[in-house]
Amino acid sequence: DEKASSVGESVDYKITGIDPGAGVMKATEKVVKEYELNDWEIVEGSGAAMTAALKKAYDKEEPIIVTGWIPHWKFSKFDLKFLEDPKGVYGEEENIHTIARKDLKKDLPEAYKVLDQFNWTSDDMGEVMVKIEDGMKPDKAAEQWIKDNKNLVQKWTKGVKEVKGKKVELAYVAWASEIASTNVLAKVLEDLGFKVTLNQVEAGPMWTAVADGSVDASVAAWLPVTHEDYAKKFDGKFEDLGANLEGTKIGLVVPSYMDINSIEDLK
Ligand SMILES: C[SH](C)CC(=O)O
Repeated sequence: DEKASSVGESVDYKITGIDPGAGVMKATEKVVKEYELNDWEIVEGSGAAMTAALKKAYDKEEPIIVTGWIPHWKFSKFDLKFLEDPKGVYGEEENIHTIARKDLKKDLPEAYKVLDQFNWTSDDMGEVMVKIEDGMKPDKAAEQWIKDNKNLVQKWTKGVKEVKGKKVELAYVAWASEIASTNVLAKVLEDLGFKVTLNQVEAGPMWTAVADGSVDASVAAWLPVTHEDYAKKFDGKFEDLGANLEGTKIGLVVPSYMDINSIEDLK
């Protein structure tokens, strides 16, 4: 209709996406099909490129539609809204899980226990994300947060004895949320004596690395829906240690100054 085509023209019929392997990108492909957004294009990029484009448009109060998710610092920096998804393509609220290679518990029981006990809230993660967005190096932001949240961190390390020179490798994707969580876990493990290596990869290679045992774990598994394809593909080849953060959401996000409220308004 009139309004839809003016919105479409205002953003050149483009949805500003992130890395192609992300679950939100696959879900957005389904959205384009199910809502028959035939003239629309999902632009691939990265988490950082998406937030840079969002900031540029927002500062000039220009229209933009991005693939977005909670938790993310963008909701504290900008006044944003999710477009309603009446067909429920993006699914309901879900969680971020910790996944580990099959033999981790046997090989590195101390690291396994910390990963299994790791659990925090969107607010906790948000504190780290905002420090990083405001310019702190991720490892320094993690260090600061750990200093300020000793009680919570002690729950993660409860019953875990210190180690000498053991190595642990974590894989993650360069999403602001996972940069925060992975750097916090790395610091907690280093404080226990581990030598930690962080592997920043795309979502597919992250799941593959845990499943083939080339890394020990990841705290970046969005389940049950967002990473459903990966969990199915590697079923039986990884251990799901459960949610480390509850109450996430993915979808199409726009600045509140845009006069649209539903994905239906794009058709
Ligand atoms: C981009 S969200 C952090 C996760 C995902 O969409 O795969």
